Amino acid sequence: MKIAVLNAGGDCPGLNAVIRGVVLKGDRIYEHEFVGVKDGFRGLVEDDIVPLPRQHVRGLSKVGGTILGTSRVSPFVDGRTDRVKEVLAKHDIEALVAIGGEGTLTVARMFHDDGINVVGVPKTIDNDLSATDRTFGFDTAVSIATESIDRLRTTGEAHSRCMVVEVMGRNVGWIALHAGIAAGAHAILIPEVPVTRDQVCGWVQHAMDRGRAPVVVVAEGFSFPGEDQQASSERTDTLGRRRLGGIGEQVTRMVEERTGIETRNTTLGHLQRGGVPSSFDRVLATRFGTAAVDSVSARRWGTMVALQGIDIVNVNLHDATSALKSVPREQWDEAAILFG
Ligand SMILES: Nc1ncnc2c1ncn2[C@@H]1O[C@H](COP(=O)(O)OP(=O)(O)OP(=O)(O)O)[C@@H](O)[C@H]1O
Ligand SMILES: O=P(O)(O)OC[C@H]1O[C@](O)(CO)[C@@H](O)[C@@H]1O
Ligand SMILES: [Mg+2]
Repeated sequence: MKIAVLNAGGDCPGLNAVIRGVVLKGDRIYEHEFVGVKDGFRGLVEDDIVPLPRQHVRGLSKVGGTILGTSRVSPFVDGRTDRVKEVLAKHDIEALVAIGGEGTLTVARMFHDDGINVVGVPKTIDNDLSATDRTFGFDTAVSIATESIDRLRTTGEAHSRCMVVEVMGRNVGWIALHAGIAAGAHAILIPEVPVTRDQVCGWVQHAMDRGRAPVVVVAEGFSFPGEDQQASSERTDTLGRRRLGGIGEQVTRMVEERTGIETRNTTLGHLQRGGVPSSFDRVLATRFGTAAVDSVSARRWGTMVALQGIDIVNVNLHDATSALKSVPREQWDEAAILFG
């Protein structure tokens, strides 16, 4: 079978390990032929398809980024999939492995509904996909954020400052919660849980009074109760969505004004997506890749590979894209016992 591999949306540590897993198992066990789609759906619309023999994926499981490139270009021309079908047919491509977050997988579901043979693989540092216990990339992002917070703590302690750290995660607080717990933050602010300015300043002051340099971790999607919009730049991504970010600076100013404690903000940004994947993500991504090629070979169209417990399973793409996985209140409550 001739199979195209595509990744779309933001890049994510582990993408190359998935691609390697798909191609190596597909070549060795099933003797499939592979091609790569360049830069997400752009390659499908603009007919930018490249050969993907096993020699091209050697040694890739530890390499960050993606050898295919990625983008947020839409696959729909005049709202239709005709162009995609035309390009797939031109190259005799029978199936598509689509690696992506909720956006890419929503498109994969629409492709499936439209008769295109597709299997999905869940990717995102945000860990916000409901049908899988973990997405690859999340563990790496949490490790980078944790190490960064550890480093910020020592400089904070040297100067008796409060350190605020803004992390990614879009509309959910998974990265903030996990990195915050791991690094022993004195407050963790996430979009799912309303927290007032008074609470934040209370935790900061309490930590300071105990002789600690307060550390506040804030997810980019957090906003204080009553604020109608998340902090974002005026600039938008290619889908026209406002780019989140800026809440760390707002929290920093607020803490300094209200408590008088000298405070600094650090926004970790794309550092959280760069560089080598953690060993956990290499393993998960490799398992997802090899399972995805099994799904293609079994013609389980319209499904996505997922991690449930320690098992890789297949779930329906409709179920996988129906709701975002947000942080349950109880998990934040567990962490909040130790704030301040
Ligand atoms: N609801 C939608 N309808 C049609 N196309 C969509 C939709 N959502 C996303 N897309 C397309 O899917 C692609 C990827 O979407 P998006 O940028 O949201 O990334 P993602 O796959 O969710 O990954 P991540 O959010 O982790 O970066 C884009 O090319 C975009 O054009
Ligand atoms: O790379 P971009 O387009 O700036 O997107 C940033 C967004 O992508 C993610 O890194 C992954 O979805 C989010 O955490 C973040 O809000
Ligand atoms: Mg998305």
